[in-house]
Order: sequence, then structure tokens, then C-alpha cells
Amino acid sequence: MTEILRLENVSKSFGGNLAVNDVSFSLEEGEIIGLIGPNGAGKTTLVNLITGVHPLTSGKVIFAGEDVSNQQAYQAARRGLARTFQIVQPFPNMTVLENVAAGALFGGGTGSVQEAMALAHDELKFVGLAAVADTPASSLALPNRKRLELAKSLAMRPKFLLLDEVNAGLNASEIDGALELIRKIAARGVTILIIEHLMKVVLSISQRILVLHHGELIAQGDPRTVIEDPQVVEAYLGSKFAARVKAESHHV
Ligand SMILES: Nc1ncnc2c1ncn2[C@@H]1O[C@H](COP(=O)(O)OP(=O)(O)OP(=O)(O)O)[C@@H](O)[C@H]1O
Repeated sequence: MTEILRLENVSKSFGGNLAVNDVSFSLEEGEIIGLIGPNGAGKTTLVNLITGVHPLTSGKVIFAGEDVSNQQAYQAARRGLARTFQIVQPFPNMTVLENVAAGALFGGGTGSVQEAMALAHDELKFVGLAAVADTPASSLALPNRKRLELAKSLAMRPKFLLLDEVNAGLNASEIDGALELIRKIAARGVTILIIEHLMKVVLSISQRILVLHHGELIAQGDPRTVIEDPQVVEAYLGSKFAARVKAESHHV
């Protein structure tokens, strides 16, 4: 296994508020990792530190062997650190294909427009949107807008993909489809860090789970170990919920 990302004692404070507190972990190529924790635990801030949106207060981020602690967001994208956002916002007046091609061009995946269009076409096929390539992005319903968002990220040729609440607003069968696609992306060797509030979903997709609470990494490990961790039950799951999730997870 090859390490792709390492955080060493990473902290971030906003004024007096320590949003991320001394977090260290390491992720391998092609791994799917769930990042969970209560509202305000620091999940989005942690992602923003990894992708250069916010500068670190202290610590180090190492990506593919390189110290990227001081990078800007555009540099992160060019290095292959891509992300999706909670709110999906395609360029509404462009076609689905043009949206993905724009991702390829601006994300630094390709040099020419022609190359970008070809790459966009391949990625649309991969996510199952080839049939709607030439329709305006604004005509897509939510599940397909999320697939479009994934195709845009993939066109940037990421090594690492951060997915923030990609399943929010989807029904059970749409979630199954999204999870199948996420597994297919990981099988390409892309490491995936997924922020997800639906515990059943996190448990079924993640090989490993990281738990944040008040900015601190209070647990990490395989899903079953993490949901049985007394600190995690106390801070996040609650004992009744933990017992239910544990029972349900046997059927996932
Ligand atoms: N730009 C900012 N300026 C000031 N404080 C911030 C900023 N971004 C986040 N915070 C604070 O950092 C803490 C962690 O917030 P963050 O959004 O990272 O949590 P989260 O785990 O992603 O929460 P949620 O699940 O609700 O999205 C909170 O106390 C929040 O108010």
C-alpha cells in the first residue's frame, strides 16, 4: 500500500476558536475513508485545510510525498486534490459535456479544448450521463447533477477526492447508485474521503472511519471497531442509536 496523504499535528483556530485541534492521520491510495462527527466538529474545516482553502495555524499536510501545507486552492486542484461541494452548482447555460470539459481545462487536467472535450466525454460515460451530454446542465434533476459534479471532479484527474454530503437529498435507490459509482472511482486508484451524516451509508462504504469531536480526532479504525468505541458512542452516536446501527450494519 502506498501512502497518499498524511496530516501531522494539524490545527486551525479562528480567533479563539480551535476548530481543528492537533489532528494526525495517514491515508493510502485507493482507500475509501469516512469522516464523521457532530455538527461543528471541524469536518469541513479539515477538508478546507487539506485543499488549501484555509491556511493551517500549525502542523503539516503531506500529499504524495510533498509538503503542501502552504498551498493555495488552485494548486491543490492541479496536484490532484479534488473536491465536491454540499451544494451542486453547475454552469446552468452550458451543456453537461461543456461543464465537464470546463472542469478538465480549469483543473489543469488537459491542454487543449479538444482534449478536454474527449476527456469529458469519457468521464460522462463513466458516471452514466453519456445520454444527456448535449442537454443543458440546468435540465438535470438532483441525482444527475451530483453525477455531473463527480464527472467534473474526475475530469481533473484527481488522485484524491473529497466528497461532502454527496448523498444528501437522494432516495435509497439513488444512494445505492451513488455508492456503486464511488466504489468504481476508488477502484481506479483514487483515494476517497467522504463526509456523510447517514451512518448506514458511511458504514457500508468506508474501509476506515475517522471521528472528529470538538476539532479532535477521537477515534479511527474499521467501521465496526469505531461504532463500538465508547468515546464515539458518547460524543456522537448515543447508546440507543449505536445499538441500532450495529444491528442494522449486519444487514448492510
Ligand atoms: N471561516 C470561519 N470563520 C470562523 N469560524 C469558523 C469558520 N469556519 C468554521 N468555523 C468554526 O469552526 C468550527 C468547526 O466548523 P466546521 O464547519 O468545520 O464543522 P463541521 O463538522 O463541518 O460541521 P457541519 O457538520 O455542521 O458541517 C465551528 O465552531 C465553526 O463555527
